[in-house]
Amino acid sequence: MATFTPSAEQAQAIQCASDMVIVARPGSGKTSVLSCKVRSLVSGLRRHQGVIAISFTNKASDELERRCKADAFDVKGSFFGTIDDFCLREIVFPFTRQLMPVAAPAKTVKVMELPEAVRLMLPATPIQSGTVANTTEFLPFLQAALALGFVPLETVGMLARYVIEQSPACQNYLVARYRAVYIDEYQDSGYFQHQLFLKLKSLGLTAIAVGDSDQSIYGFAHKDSRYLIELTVPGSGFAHFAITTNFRSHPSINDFALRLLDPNHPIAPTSDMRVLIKTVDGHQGAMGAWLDTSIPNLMRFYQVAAASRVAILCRHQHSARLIADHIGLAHHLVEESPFQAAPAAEASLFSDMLRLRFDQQLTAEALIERSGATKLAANERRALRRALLSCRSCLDSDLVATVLNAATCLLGQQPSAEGAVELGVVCGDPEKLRRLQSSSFDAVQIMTLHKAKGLEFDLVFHVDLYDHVIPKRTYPPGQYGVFFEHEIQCLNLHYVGVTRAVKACVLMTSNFRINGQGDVKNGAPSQFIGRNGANATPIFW
Ligand SMILES: Nc1ncnc2c1ncn2[C@@H]1O[C@H](COP(=O)(O)OP(=O)(O)OP(=O)(O)O)[C@@H](O)[C@H]1O
Repeated sequence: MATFTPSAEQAQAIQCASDMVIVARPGSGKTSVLSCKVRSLVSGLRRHQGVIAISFTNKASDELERRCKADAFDVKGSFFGTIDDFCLREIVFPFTRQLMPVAAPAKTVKVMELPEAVRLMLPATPIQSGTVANTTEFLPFLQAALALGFVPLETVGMLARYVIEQSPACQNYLVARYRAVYIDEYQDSGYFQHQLFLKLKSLGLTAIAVGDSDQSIYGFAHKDSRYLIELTVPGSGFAHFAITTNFRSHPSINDFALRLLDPNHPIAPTSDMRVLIKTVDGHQGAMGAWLDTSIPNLMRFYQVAAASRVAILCRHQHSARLIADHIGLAHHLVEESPFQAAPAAEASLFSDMLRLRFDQQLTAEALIERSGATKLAANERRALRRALLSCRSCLDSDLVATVLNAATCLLGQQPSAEGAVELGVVCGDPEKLRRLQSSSFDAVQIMTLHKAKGLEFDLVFHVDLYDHVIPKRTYPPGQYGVFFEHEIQCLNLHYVGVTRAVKACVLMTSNFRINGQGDVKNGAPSQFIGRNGANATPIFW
């Protein structure tokens, strides 16, 4: 924190004490600005008070918390976590029982994991079309689930918004405990997250939203940048700030990225263009071979100190897997969870405990915080910490039993039989286990563009830039011509990919591609290549 000297734009956003929305371009220092704001507000609060700081992922939340706590700064009673964590821990679990019977201990499950009799009570209105106005249609379903101790994951936002509206005790608690609410990545907010944010503002908390509609990439999950845009409209009740300077990327990368979005963005002439393009002969397999020799060369040329500062970003997981299979350099493939059958809450708990074994940065304390088990006596907390840390230190042969024991301590009950069986399968399969290992070793990172959100790398290889892939074509019945599916979301993904790069970004295509079904197709270049005259320098070697 001591080394952060805010720019004029950043300083204005830090100083503003009212409800506000900050539109922040990639690399513009929003995490630095947010941590300054949290620290300045928290210093004036009492010990039990704090702020609510919501991030999009646990990883982003851990980073914000780490920066806020730098130099042993006391964040007092502040909450750091995702929106679902907040809704569950601070609203749903403590206050729902005042409104309807909830069997203890309550746990989260996916709708499809609920007993059929409960699922049949879902109204005709799909959950994703739920609103504050039609929440009553969902109440019989919610009551039936809660009576059995189940909180349906897909309805957490709806339930939290309902509870906060109906429970004066919940409102009083939130107002007494929290002075402000910050939500990051607001462009990927859903309807109920937006409603909850507005409700907290109406209760008197200072409300601060940060986001960038050009980085909206979760439209497929019913997230919508219009909620961010609504806050920027005059009369919305939010002061509007923009932080625009990209401190992360080389100027030629920044110009290139902005030109993709805006045909009028001027590109400064340069003899040092850091966006390059390579077309490989062959398919993704040949790309792997090309990367084997090119990555070390480019690392030397751009003075990249560690392989972990290099990323290969793909549109789809199958492409990431193909490249990983064909690359000889030490690499870490970021994969989907290996748990498919265990109930969602157990899958996430088991994953966290296994990550604790492999990731020395992760702490038992972070897992206790994340689980919401915060009101523990000192001896209970010590015992829980010990049980969790055994997952790190136990022998491989004791891993399943140790994780089950730690999960039982944290859940307050034994995990399900299905969960226990799948845990055994995952622990016995080195490939599945590897998915939970963070790269503590120095390795090139391979992941999808969605997983790269919020991250930065010195050297980025942005692959999968094919026609039919990014953007994906669609064929509306009875219409002729070229049409794209969710073209703006695809463009945003491309923009997110390019702006992850600090020193250089290599766009990649190949003249053949293997699709998700394993078929070999012609690999024509993406329509985004050369868009608006944003031209990359070709690599001919
Ligand atoms: N005022 C500043 N002066 C110099 N460097 C800065 C300044 N503000 C931020 N940076 C640097 O810019 C980089 C990006 O900052 P940060 O990670 O906070 O960006 P971000 O806006 O959260 O990024 P994104 O939205 O793309 O994930 C970091 O390396 C940070 O140290």
